Amino acid sequence: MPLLEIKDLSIRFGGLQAVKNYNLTMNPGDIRGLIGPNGAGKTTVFNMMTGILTPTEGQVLLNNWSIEGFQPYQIAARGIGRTFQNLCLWRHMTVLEHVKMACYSKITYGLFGAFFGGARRKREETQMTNKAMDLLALVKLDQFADQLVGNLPYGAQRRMEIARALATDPKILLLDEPTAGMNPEELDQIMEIIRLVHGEYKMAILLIEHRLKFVMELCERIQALVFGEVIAEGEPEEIRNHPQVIEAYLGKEIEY
Ligand SMILES: Nc1ncnc2c1ncn2[C@@H]1O[C@H](COP(=O)(O)OP(=O)(O)OP(=O)(O)O)[C@@H](O)[C@H]1O
Repeated sequence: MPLLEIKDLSIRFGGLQAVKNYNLTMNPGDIRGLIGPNGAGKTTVFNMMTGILTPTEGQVLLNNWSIEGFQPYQIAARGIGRTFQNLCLWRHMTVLEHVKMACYSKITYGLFGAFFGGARRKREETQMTNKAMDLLALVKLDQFADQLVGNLPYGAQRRMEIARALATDPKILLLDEPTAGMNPEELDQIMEIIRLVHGEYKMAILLIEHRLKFVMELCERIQALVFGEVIAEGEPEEIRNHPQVIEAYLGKEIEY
């Protein structure tokens, strides 16, 4: 049984067919890329996979469990974690608080325990702090744990978002343009972190990315989406030389 199976996923917004018959199968440890020009439907695919949008047709199965009818937080708790293209951060919280907050989806002590829980609550709080600090170390932000999120440079905020997504213990991690707005130094850092997450956690990762060099270096297989439809799928080399992909990127040689 695959970890993730997406079957003929489609969505319409009024007269616009934003995604049509999208299919994907992933197994634990796979690292895949989804590319395509602006407005191709990439984020819409992520939004359907995480319960933010309801598909017009099709199915998303996680370990054979259909996400249909479930809320985004329930889908996240079952194992689909994500980051967003535009950062969704609480700028006045500290870095550690941010990541810990995502860990709370895993607590077992409940509301009564929060007030009267004593030893169990304390134990779980310590575990959560340790877990959040480990994740911050992974994304090289442990030394900034007590800083306000709003004071971090942009690249660091994006790395923190990855730590936050990992705090829910996802089985598959969806990264929506993790390199957006980054300078070359930050790019190297985020590449290393994604490699680490993939290598160390054996995490399945699906990556939306505009920077083709980045996605081609990282991913084993890539899908190219144009006007909501997959026009090419294969290993980076096949995608790089695919005539329709080249054409979709302004009809020019693809810039790497
Ligand atoms: N909630 C919505 N309601 C109406 N139209 C939408 C909605 N979400 C997305 N769209 C439209 O669907 C199309 C696909 O958008 P989407 O954001 O998925 O593209 P994308 O490939 O992620 O683009 P980009 O790289 O620019 O982020 C666009 O034409 C967009 O305007």
